[in-house]
Amino acid sequence: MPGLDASFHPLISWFQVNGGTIDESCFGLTTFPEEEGGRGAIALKDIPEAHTLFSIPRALTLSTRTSRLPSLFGIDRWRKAAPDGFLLDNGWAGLILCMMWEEANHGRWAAYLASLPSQFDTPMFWFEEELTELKGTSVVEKLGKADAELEFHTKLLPAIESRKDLFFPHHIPVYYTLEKFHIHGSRILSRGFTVDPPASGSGYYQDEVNGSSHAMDVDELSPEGGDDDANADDADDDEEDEGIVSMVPMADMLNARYESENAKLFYEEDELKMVSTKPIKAGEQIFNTYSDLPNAELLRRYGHVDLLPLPAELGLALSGDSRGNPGDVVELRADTVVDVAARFTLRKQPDFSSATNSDSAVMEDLNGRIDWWLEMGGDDVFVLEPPASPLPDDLVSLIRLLTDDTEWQKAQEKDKPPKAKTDKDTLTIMLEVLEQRLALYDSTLENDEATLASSADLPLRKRNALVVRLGEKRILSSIRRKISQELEALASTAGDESIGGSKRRGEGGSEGRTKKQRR
Ligand SMILES: C[S@@+](CC[C@H](N)C(=O)[O-])C[C@H]1O[C@@H](n2cnc3c(N)ncnc32)[C@H](O)[C@@H]1O
Repeated sequence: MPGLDASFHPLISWFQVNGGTIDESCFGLTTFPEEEGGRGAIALKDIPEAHTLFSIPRALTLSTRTSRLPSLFGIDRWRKAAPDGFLLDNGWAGLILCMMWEEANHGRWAAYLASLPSQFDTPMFWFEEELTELKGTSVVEKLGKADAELEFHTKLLPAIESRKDLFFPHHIPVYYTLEKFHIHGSRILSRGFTVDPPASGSGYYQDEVNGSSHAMDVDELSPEGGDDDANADDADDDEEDEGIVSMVPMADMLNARYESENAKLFYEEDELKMVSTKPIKAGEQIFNTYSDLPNAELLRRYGHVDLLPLPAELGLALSGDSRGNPGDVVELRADTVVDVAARFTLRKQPDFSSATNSDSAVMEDLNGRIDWWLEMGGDDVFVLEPPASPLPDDLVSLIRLLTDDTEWQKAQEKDKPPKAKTDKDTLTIMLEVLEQRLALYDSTLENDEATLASSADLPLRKRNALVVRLGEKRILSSIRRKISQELEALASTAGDESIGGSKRRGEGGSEGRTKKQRR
């Protein structure tokens, strides 16, 4: 069993002095090997299910509702848009400013903030050269670094400069820098929770006069109301859930691993409780998992990847090191499908070899179809799962819409996209789409497998990027193999134009996942 570590004492005593309780007979903090999460929580003895490991007063969570900063700043100016205010209730900017201010002023959360990491392995902090390792994945385009920096310059700095009495000029180069902004932002991204606010809004912000942080003991949630799936994601989620993105001391010491969750955060009226959700044996790590995300998302948000044995049922063609993340998926942009559809359409034209003028006419036609698709609420990104799952219905439907003139006509007449039915053409196009998607990576599946197998001491970031790429390529290659087999079967069944005569594989089963592109 990893030993308990004295370096956690300041955090634990701060937590207890401020009203947090810990069952120290069964819950401890320790340091696991890096690949198991580094610092984390351990069971000190066998723990039964439904046991409270620790509890946190709501007032000890750190948010724009518990920090005194918004009321000192003036709620109106905090909330209102320019020119009357700084829109700090929108997104994470307000919480980041509270964290900066609390740290600068050695406020109530100083010991907690001092215990948080200041260095991250999330791609937000990678050098350009390291980021090239992620080429082909959707991680880089989702980093949002430029948008975050714009927010710092246009929102936070003007707010800071407007109140020299709150943000002392000599503090600015130390606590209110762009670097600190990214550090606090990454702390929120990797450790924040979205906590439902108390029912009563009034008196909720900290009062300048009473300064008491117990003004928020008014939550009306039932004990079952907790949902730690709401780990902070982004500003939009905050608005939709009406939850408050909050830092939750001690709860954020728990690591995560695919399908390993054994503890969960429950919200009660005046406190949050971390409760075991299954029996945990002495010496086992206590996990609180963020909804079993694919490695690309784990890396983007938390800076780590899961590397576990992959079950045969996923239908992945594995060779070499057969570990990965069973929750992996691949994002496919609709523009890849449009490119392939254009080539397919041009090839079908009788005078294809001399059809240079046809390109623009074909693209114009396809652009009209894709505009119609988007107007009908169609997605522009599809999520491909391992081949045991069907292709996303929407993707098959879009391929037919783009490449079959009869289906395009019918779709417009009925105001409805085509049915998700595969035939020789859709499968052939899908094969080409997969080739094009695979070509976005700089290395092949075989190269990546060889690198992972031969270099035990790869630098962490390089190895994590490789694991993300490899997981995606395995899915793409396995779907490609499966479709090739289906096409071969089709070729040997002369005259049969559709697989199974009607619907595609996975008929009646779960739909593939699709989503809007997040930029
Ligand atoms: C909620 S915090 C957990 C506490 C954290 N280990 C610490 O030292 O403060 C989440 C962070 O822990 C790390 N982590 C969590 N689960 C992990 C895992 N399975 N493998 C590697 N790192 C993990 C990642 O750095 C992630 O951003």
